Amino acid sequence: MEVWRTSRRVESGFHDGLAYAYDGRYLFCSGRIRHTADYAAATRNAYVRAFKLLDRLGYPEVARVWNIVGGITGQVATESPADRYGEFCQARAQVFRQRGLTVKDIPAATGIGGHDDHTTIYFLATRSRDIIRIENPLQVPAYEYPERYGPEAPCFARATYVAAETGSRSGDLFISGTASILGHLTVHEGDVERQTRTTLENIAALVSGKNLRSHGIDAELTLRDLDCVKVYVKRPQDAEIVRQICTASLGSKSEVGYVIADICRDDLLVEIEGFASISRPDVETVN
Ligand SMILES: C=C(O[C@@H]1C=C(C(=O)O)C=C[C@H]1O)C(=O)O
Repeated sequence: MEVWRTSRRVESGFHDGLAYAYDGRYLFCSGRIRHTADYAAATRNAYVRAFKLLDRLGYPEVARVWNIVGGITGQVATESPADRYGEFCQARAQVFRQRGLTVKDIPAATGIGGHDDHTTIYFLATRSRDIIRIENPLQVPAYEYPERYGPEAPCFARATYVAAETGSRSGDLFISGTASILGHLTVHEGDVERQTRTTLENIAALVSGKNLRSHGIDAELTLRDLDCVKVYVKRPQDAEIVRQICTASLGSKSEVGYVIADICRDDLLVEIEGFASISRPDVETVN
């Protein structure tokens, strides 16, 4: 379950099969897609309903999405060559295109295995128009993955930064689910320790001062600044070693949750996502 807390006043409700809550800055909404015969249509339908809700409530910019997909690497239909994740990516891309979203507008995301016959979606949207999409210097943008990974590339940014207010230098950084992928290739197949280290190195490169500055964000972070971290581990027997490696790299005060889940590619054993709050003085002091 995704849980996001706020100190602001919250309004909540249900609309068109979606649950939502908003606080004036962010809107959080969630819905479940049953795995019926036409999975792609059901996915498109849920995404369209979510976008309509965002528009209706006045939070049109999607910053972060989680997609928890039951049987993510399983086959959907015998006649379809794509696995469920492939079908999911196709449906999502179609809805994004219909909405006119380009690669400059896509959210940070996680697309991970679930434990039942549903896909659960969570959207975190904002009123702020001040969102920066961030890519990883060590990875090909997911939306440019070659076709061998599926009929339609996954539409997500490696991270998004939402400025606290227009013009403010502080804000929230949402880091997408990240795995042991360099370029577009899975590396260290079968080796969970090296996959975990590569995943952490990928995130470190993503949040490094050099990368953030190249996206126009004057901040510098390390793995120790991450919070609300989720570590998805495919095989229960790997959880302990993954936990040891993560504990050594992440901050001692960071909240870290470990989840057993399938990852979107069969050869990935671990995936990590996180969040960081960036606070910088809005006015420079001049002596
Ligand atoms: C692990 C990767 O992709 C995963 C799938 C995502 C999606 O399709 O929304 C987003 C991030 C990851 O959870 C990757 O491509 O690096």
